[in-house]
Amino acid sequence: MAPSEPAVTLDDVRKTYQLAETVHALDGVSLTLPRGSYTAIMGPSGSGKSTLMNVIGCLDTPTEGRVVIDGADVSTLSGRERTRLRGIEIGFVFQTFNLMPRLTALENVAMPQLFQNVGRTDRNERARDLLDRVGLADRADHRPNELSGGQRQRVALARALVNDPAIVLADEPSGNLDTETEAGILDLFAEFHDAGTTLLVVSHERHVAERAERIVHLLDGKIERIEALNDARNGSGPPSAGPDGTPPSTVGRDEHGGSATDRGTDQEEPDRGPDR
Ligand SMILES: Nc1ncnc2c1ncn2[C@@H]1O[C@H](COP(=O)(O)OP(=O)(O)OP(=O)(O)O)[C@@H](O)[C@H]1O
Repeated sequence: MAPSEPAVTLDDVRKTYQLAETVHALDGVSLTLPRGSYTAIMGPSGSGKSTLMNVIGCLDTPTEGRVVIDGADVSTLSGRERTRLRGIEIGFVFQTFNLMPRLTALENVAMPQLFQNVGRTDRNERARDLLDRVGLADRADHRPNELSGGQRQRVALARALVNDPAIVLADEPSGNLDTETEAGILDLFAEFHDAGTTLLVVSHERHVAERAERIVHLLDGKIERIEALNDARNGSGPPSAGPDGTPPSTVGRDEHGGSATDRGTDQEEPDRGPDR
């Protein structure tokens, strides 16, 4: 990724569903995610949060507008290039987890590294480290149906992070978790943020969103407002958002080399999480 390029740029993105009536899931969203920035998305049910994540994660294509990732207009990429981009740059934590039901927690977490030509010993070592960091070292040999909802969520998170992706998209990453586990997950995000990862986290929980540098509030498929938060990590005062909501605290971060992770729904047998 070129150092000057934002990680993600959305330019007047629209996603329309033509049913009995027209649904504008995204209705002209323009947003920039500077490299290394930490952004939360909030908004009522149906406001377009998941659609926005899916469009950025190359799992869905906009009806209109441009999505630019790593300097590349996603619409101009072939399916193969898009899969590669998703594999190299993006770690996606889905609401539905999408774990492979026949694989153990360790195998699920280790799997994305197969696409990176990482040797078996290193794969397992890295996967064990991530499982340990999400508090599941003692569940490595369990299959998804032998884990609780919150544990499955943590396996999915470990898998999304295992290849150290440049961009992490997390849809309600702490929705099922107890307070202590949630705090651990949010600390892990903070660690990745400190290391230069670009984070985009959807949450209904204000205290989760407040760990970010700014909150993008969605309403009816539009950005209602962008709320800049005080970034205590760099000791600056409350940053004021630029016209595109760019937080000044993220300018000048080092380049972050991302790598492969979650392959998305098209290559997996989803293990559905509980409905929210
Ligand atoms: N495949 C689809 N076909 C038709 N309408 C859809 C489809 N997917 C989403 N929508 C509609 O688009 C709008 C935005 O949906 P989206 O899932 O992005 O909302 P959300 O903010 O993530 O909601 P929640 O917080 O409940 O998960 C909703 O009105 C939804 O009904």
